[in-house]
Order: sequence, then C-alpha cells, then structure tokens
Amino acid sequence: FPGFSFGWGVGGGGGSGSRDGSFGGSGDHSFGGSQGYPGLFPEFYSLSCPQANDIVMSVLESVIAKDPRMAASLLRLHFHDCFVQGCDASVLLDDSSMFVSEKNSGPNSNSIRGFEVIDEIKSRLEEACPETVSCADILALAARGSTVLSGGPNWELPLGRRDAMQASLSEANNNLPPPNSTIQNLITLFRRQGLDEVDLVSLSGAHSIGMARCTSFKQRLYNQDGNNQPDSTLEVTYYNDLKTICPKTGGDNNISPLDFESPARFDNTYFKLIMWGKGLLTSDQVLLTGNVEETMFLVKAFAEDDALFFDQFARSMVKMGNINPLIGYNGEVRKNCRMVN
Ligand code: HEM
Ligand SMILES: [Ca+2]
Repeated sequence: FPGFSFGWGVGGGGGSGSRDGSFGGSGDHSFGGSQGYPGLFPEFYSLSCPQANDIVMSVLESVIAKDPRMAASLLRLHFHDCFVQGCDASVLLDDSSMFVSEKNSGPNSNSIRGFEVIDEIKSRLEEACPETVSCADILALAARGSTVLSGGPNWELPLGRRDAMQASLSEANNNLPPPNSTIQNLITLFRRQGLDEVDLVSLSGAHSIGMARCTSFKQRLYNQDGNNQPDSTLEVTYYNDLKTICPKTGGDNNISPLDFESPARFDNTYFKLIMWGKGLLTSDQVLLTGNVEETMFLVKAFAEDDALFFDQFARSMVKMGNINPLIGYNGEVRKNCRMVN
C-alpha cells in the first residue's frame, strides 16, 4: 500500500489542543500520559476509583442484553460529545438559565439516546467513588465498552477528562456532519477536529451497528439531486427495500439498520455493504463514490481486512477521545451529568 501508513492514527488529535496550557500544548509528546496524550492517561482512576470500568461494564452488560441497539446509541453519544466543544460531556447537559442544551440541535433532536443509561452508571459511580469519575470519562468508557460488547475491538483508554460548565447549541448544529454530506464536507468537518481521512473512514465504521430514521436517508430515495430521481449510486434491490420502510410521504421516524446484515454486531460488514452500493446514508456511500482516492482506498482495505479495520478504529477512537479535553483544574466533576454542580 504505497503512501499509506495505518500507524498515523495515534497522536496529534485534539483540534485546538488541550484547554489546560500547563501540560504544554498538543502534539505527539509524552507528558506523563501514555500514547502521546498530554493530560489523559489510562491509570487516571487506578487509585481513586479502581472499579470504575467494572461498574460501567456491569451496567452496560445488563442494558445491552435487553436492548442491543443501546450499544450503538452510547457509541454515538461520545462522538456527538467530542465534536462539540471537545469531549467534555456538554452533550449531557439539560437546558438551564445559563445555556441552551445541545439535545435540541438538528443532529441530536429526536435521534440521540442513552441518557438514562449514563444516569444509571453515574449514580452507581457516585455511590462507589463520590465526585470522582467525570461524565466525560463515563461517555468514553461507555463507548469503548459498547464496542467491545458488540464484538468490536478493545483498546487502552486514556482518562482524566473533566466536565464542561456550559453547552453549545450552535456548535452542535455546525460541527456535527449531516447525513447528506458530500465527501469534501465530511473531510472538512473532521479536519476541524484534528482528524484526517483515515479517521473519517475508520470511525464511520461505527455505522456497523445501530439504526437511522427514514428522514436521514429519504432524500436519497426520492430526490437526491433536486430532479426527483433517486441516488444513482444506490443498489436497486436495496433501494426497493428501503422504499417500503421509508415512503415518499410520512414515516419519517421509521428506522432502518445502518448495516442490515449485522445491525448489532460490530464488524467490517459496513464496508462490504458500501462496496455493494448498500450504504444507508449518503455520508456512508460517498466514502467510496465521492472521488477521493484516499477514502475509496480505505473502504476497500477495511472491507477486505477486518483486523486492519479493528486496529485503526481503536486508534481513531483514542484520537477522537482526545479532542479538546478539560484537564487539571479546568471544568469540574459533575455530581449529576445533566447539570453543572
Ligand atoms: C462521518 C460522518 C457521520 C455522519 C454524517 C453520521 C450521521 C449519522 C446519522 C444521520 C445517524 C442516524 C440518526 C437518526 O436518523 O436518528 C447516525 C447514527 C449513528 N452514528 Fe453516525 N454519523 C457520522 C459519524 C459517526 C461516528 C464518527 C460515529 C462514532 C464513532 C457514529 C456513530 C453512530 C452510531 C453508532 C449510530 C447509530 C445510533 C443508534 O442506533 O442509536 N457516527 N449517524
Ligand atoms: Ca462536548
């Protein structure tokens, strides 16, 4: 694979870097952290709350056994947190007199789920280790645990994020990619977060699990380019199936799997489906059809090699999890993830 190194995934994430200058900026240097992330490190709770991950996993196990889709919803929650103000649990805040919640933004409204599960994890952690484990770290732990419990990769997870004192509705509306994005649009939105094309394609592989509403892909079925025609890159039998789930009028909240072959199993089928013209969202299919050689190449590589996908997904998740964290004395550890202390 000339010109490609899948090792690039580690290091350098974080957009504008850490908000606490005391650790000396961003980049690939190792300051007391591991994997080149200043400030965050996997052992962060090993003295103050060694059982933190076990508590998260025990809640996830029972919740996901009852509702397998919840794994997908929790994975997405971490993404929607990190792309808005960084991984600071801003997405969990309810409306207050000080700010408007991110929950009613376009990408989140009627769509994002899992808040009750985070509440349950938080209350168990408050019993075991009061005022110790941040909501932002709970989101990162829940995203990793959900991936593992769905059959995906495991990874060493840097911890020590603190929680924001405010939310940003406007960033939620502007930074989270819409489902009908062009490839250029996706690349731009990921770059804004310090993520590259390799991260874009591997992280899109999260769509190996979970569901999307009809409203998120309807345009492809009936009027992709303003000429009342379907998206020509959509495979025809799949197109016909989708029309039964998503009629021309109504049914906007009907849901369809992002990976209909294995909607609850984290695997590389998502990429194989894209190869067959069966990506559900425009943003999925354009990774192959968007005429960007790098992303095209990566879709093929991940479709052919699940181990390569797993390895890169883990690296890119660590990188995404490092976007602009609050560390040191910045932010706080919330007692209730829905409100500032
Ligand atoms: C590349 C740009 C992306 C776009 C345009 C996008 C868009 C979407 C949309 C529109 C949905 C369905 C929402 C609905 O209809 O209710 C969705 C679901 C989902 N997304 Fe993404 N997404 C992107 C990247 C990511 C990333 C980076 C992750 C995580 C690492 C992720 C994880 C998920 C998951 C797991 C679901 C299913 C959630 C559930 O079933 O509750 N997505 N995404
Ligand atoms: Ca956030």
